[in-house]
Amino acid sequence: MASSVPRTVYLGTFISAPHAGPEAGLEIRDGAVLVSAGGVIEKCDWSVRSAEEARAVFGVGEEVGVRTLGEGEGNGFWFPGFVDTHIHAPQYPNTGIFGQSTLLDWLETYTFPLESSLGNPNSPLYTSHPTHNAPTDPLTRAKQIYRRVISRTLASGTTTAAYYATIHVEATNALADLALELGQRALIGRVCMDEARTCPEYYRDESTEVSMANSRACVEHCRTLDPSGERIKPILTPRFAPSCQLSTLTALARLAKQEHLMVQTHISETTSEIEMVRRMFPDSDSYAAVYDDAGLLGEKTILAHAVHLSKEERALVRERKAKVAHCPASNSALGSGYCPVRTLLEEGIDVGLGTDVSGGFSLSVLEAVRQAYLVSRTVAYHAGGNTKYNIGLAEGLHLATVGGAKVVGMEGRMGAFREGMLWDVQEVGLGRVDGNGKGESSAVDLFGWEFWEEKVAKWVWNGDDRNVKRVWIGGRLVHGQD
Ligand SMILES: O=c1[nH]c(=O)c2nc[nH]c2[nH]1
Ligand SMILES: [Zn+2]
Repeated sequence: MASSVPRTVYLGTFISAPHAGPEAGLEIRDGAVLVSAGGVIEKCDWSVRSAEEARAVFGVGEEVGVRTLGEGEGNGFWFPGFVDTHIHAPQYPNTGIFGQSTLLDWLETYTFPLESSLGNPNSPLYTSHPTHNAPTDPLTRAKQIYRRVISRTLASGTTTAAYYATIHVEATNALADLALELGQRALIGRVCMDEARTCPEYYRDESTEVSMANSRACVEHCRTLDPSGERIKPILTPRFAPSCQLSTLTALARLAKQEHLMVQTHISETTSEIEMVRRMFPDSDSYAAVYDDAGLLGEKTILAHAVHLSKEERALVRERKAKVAHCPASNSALGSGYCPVRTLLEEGIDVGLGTDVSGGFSLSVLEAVRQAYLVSRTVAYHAGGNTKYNIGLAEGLHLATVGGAKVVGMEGRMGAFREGMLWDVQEVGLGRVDGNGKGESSAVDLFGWEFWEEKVAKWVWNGDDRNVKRVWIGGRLVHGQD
């Protein structure tokens, strides 16, 4: 989609994690970047230090504005926007509400009642929560929640999100409308679930035919909003194998092939779920094989969790070039297990990070970076203290940006400061403590002597949305003051 933003020079410190692998580290550069009116990086220069030098080097005049960062204070930097490869927009009101549940009872107790309330006026949520200070018209409610979740994720630096919506066509289309309005790149998935053995009567598609017709309606809506798919991209979304009839899985696979669509689903999150899949799909050799037998495993497929995949399943996922959304906060909160991320990466599987709101308790991808680090240390501990399993901060940031871009089909378009890449960027500001020990309202306190690597470490471990000063997507300012 053509966007009309003024051609602009950005000047200051640029930090990114463009390289894969445990040893790669951060790329930290001072200089300037020229961004086109289309929101694409035209040129980078790592020698200039002033607006005048930048204009001279880029050959532009006064008509091109220069946005300067930090003015030598050294407490702010440009960082690529985060990619959330797995988030359930309608579950946002439930963040932090999961009690002691595990996946299958969590779905029944917390998730299906909330999701159904975005389209079904008889949702059990309306009776279980009788004092209701929120809209009770389902579509109004959906718009309220969706506007908030998009605004909050933008404010946390998420420039692209792969969203699960609900089964409802109108509400799902409203999510697409709002993402376009608020400027976030979004993959929009209407959830398919039509298996009577596992889905409650108040929240399921009536049949494969209804599931397909409703999915098509949402795909068409997204394509009407953005024929290029650069901003708003439809994604077919069978919730997970146990919630779908086999006929629906195979019909979705056919549609994905015909229409070149992306697919997202969950896989191998908990051991009881795997057991259920074994019982429900006796003709398939494994959970991954269920999707493969249906024709759903391909390079445009995002698989959330992948915590308990066997070696054979990982080989199949790798062979099909399917991607994995690693959701560490969710896996820890729901007691699902520890995803062996290093093993997936070593075996050649592309991995990005997901918040998995509201199995995950935070919509911040920065929190996902922290949690990926912590989970990896537990994996290392259980491997006899083998540190090769550690996912360090730079690698976590790589997965949150470049890795995520691969997962959502935007490889090479975002995640680094390179010519030709999109200006999908967050401006990070860190707090400064003065000589009297007084500081700003910032989650991160800088005392003035920290190296850049140390500043970034403090940001990752302590930062929050107070440190996201501004966010641009495709060159358009979508969060913060101009
Ligand atoms: O983390 C998860 N969130 C969900 O909503 C869901 N549905 C099936 N499996 C799931 N896992
Ligand atoms: Zn999920």
